Amino acid sequence: MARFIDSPKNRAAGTRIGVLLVNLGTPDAPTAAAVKPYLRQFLSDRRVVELPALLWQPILRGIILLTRPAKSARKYAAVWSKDGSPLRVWTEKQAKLVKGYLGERHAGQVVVAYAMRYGQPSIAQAVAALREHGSDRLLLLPLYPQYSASTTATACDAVFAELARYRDQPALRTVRDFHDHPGYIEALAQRIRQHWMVEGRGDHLVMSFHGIPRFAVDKGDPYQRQCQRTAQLLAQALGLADDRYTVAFQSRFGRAEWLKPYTAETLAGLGRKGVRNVDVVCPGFVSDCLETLEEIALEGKQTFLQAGGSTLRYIPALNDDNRWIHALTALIERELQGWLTADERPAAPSEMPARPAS
Ligand SMILES: C=CC1=C(C)c2cc3[nH]c(cc4nc(cc5[nH]c(cc1n2)c(C)c5CCC(=O)O)C(CCC(=O)O)=C4C)c(C)c3C=C
Ligand SMILES: [Fe+2]
Ligand SMILES: [Fe+2]
Repeated sequence: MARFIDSPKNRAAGTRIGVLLVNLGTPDAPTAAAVKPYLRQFLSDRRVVELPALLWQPILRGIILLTRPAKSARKYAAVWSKDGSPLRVWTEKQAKLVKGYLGERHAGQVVVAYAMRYGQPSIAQAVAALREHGSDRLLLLPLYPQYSASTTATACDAVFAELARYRDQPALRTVRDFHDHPGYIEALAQRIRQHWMVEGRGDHLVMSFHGIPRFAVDKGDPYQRQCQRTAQLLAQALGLADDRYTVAFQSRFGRAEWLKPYTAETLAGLGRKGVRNVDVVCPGFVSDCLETLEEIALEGKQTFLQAGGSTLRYIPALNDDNRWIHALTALIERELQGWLTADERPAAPSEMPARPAS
């Protein structure tokens, strides 16, 4: 096998910018057979489970991959849509919409692709497609508002590793995080206001972020600090007093201590305290997925009701929200500014553009 991926001799020299949106990944089907290889790849990532491979791999390949795929598959089945896994469906839609906006402003200069860190479409496929389209510059945007080594860094690692296989590498920029980006915060705030207008407003708002192990933060991961900052900015935008909302962390995995308070315990505590109506938003997920639709909207609701609560309303993720897509486009445009040649620069950005056909 050739040492490097070479460019075909007759390929035109690249002069385009490739934008690569990367999300976490999801199984191809809601079955144990499809969940197993996805979990094997995900949980073998040393950025995700920081145990020595000699210790962890026998546990993973033994008890975890024997039991968890079937359990997880049942959960996936409860939220699977006719078009597939919600995470993949929304990520694909976001990429399409961003492509529409950027395509209009940059007349073919910018190409957009999306990939999953685990599963399909793979980072290798997306990088190859962008290179085929002549991208000599690559902007990598992991779709995680808050930086964490277990998400953002591993997405970057995987793209860097893929590029290491190329003879003719593109230039590279990465977006590290956007936890305090005004467009992202305002899109979230507006999503919540709209939900309150249509569904009514609960007595308390829980902002639930995915957890990570406590030790990762102690060793310097900025994730918790960024989650707290997002929550503070969101509360400010909504004019929420401190006693009207709680920040919590969901999805604990394994035996180690994770960031606290845990979302399930928070919901149970609110129910026991006599809070009747709770709204839950998950600002760390820009796309609805298993963690929001199953763990919060289904399981979290049960937990809250069993503890004495009356209603739990889950506020959907940003998904294809117009303000969010505009914020995402603005985030990309900001990075492109430093990169575009004078010839490639479009006219001054307009106000929120009309939504292109998807
Ligand atoms: C938003 C950020 C995320 C962080 C941080 C994160 C850390 C993290 N996750 C696990 C273990 C699992 N996560 C699983 C699903 C999952 N996780 C995220 C996001 C973050 N994870 C998403 C978007 C999803 C959903 C994918 C989907 O298909 O919808 C799963 C798989 C499902 C299950 O079996 O529970 C596991 C396992 C660890 C260990 C970790 C931090 C170190
Ligand atoms: Fe996770
Ligand atoms: Fe989970």
